[in-house]
Amino acid sequence: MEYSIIVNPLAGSGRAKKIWQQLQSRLNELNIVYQVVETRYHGHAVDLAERIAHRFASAAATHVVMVVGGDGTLHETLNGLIKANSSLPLAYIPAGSGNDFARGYGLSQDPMTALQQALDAQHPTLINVGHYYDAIKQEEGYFLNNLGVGFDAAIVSQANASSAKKRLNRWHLGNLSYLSQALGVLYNQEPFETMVQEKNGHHHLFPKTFILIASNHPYIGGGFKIAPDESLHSSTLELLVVERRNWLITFWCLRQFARGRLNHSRFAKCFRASRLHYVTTSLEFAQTDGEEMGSRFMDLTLDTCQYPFWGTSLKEKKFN
Ligand SMILES: Nc1ncnc2c1ncn2[C@@H]1O[C@H](COP(=O)(O)OP(=O)(O)OP(=O)(O)O)[C@@H](O)[C@H]1O
Repeated sequence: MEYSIIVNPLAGSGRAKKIWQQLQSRLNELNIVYQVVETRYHGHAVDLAERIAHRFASAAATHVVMVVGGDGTLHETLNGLIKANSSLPLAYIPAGSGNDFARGYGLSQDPMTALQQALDAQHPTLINVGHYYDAIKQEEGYFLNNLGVGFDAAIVSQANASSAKKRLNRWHLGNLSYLSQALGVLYNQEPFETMVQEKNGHHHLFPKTFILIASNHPYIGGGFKIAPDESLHSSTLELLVVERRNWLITFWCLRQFARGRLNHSRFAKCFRASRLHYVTTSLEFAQTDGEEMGSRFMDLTLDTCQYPFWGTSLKEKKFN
């Protein structure tokens, strides 16, 4: 196998740069054939992946696109590959701060072990990725982890905008800024109205939505289990809706979230389906795989499609 490697040197508050140096030594030791390119700006991995897809279009059996970075770089690379109609398998070495996809798939958090998992693979494993279409912006895209509107997205947006994050990043403490932003968002965020339409035509109205997250596998926010029953190997997505009631219930919900039990709480409503349709009626922040989608109204239809992944899984159950 040959590898095209996309490295985001800034991922994990700069940790990825050092991780890449270690990986590079190992690849050289093993005489693995690879070419590497570093991302230089936000969104660059989309363009790089598209270019790689076109260059190696006829080499899907012998060429792998490997990402060294966080969930955001992986997200961009996947979207670039799909945009280019590629079927080049995707491999991933977690070097970000959250690394939720690695947890969902069963990749080690240790980059050298994750590299070995990629090198050990004998064939691609088909995973399900989420696909969204927003009828308001007439925009579509793909996600590996989740798509959130409201609480989680406001945290991502505010943490990215805050100068505290940049300062904390210098000390490799970027995650602390998420915590402080979470408290701010909790205090300031107004509830919003959501309408979920089920396949059978049933409508559910949630006038005071607070959390609205569609998940493709269990993890969010660096290891919190938000959708414990979801899997990258099932064609379903799970939409979790939590309404804001009083402070006591809100803190109870956050406690259940931290314990991975929110989806079983009586204060949460879960929809699990291969196709989801929901609408929000006010301007709300949205995020997908931790990447900001901006503040917007949304009329979302979600489903899944398959993409080949390259790497053995630490999870016992083998799917392919
Ligand atoms: N050279 C660069 N300069 C500025 N931003 C960049 C650069 N390269 C990549 N990015 C952006 O950095 C953002 C964060 O990357 P990524 O998600 O991979 O790391 P992370 O946030 O540390 O990890 P995680 O998402 O797992 O917490 C992405 O939006 C990506 O587009």
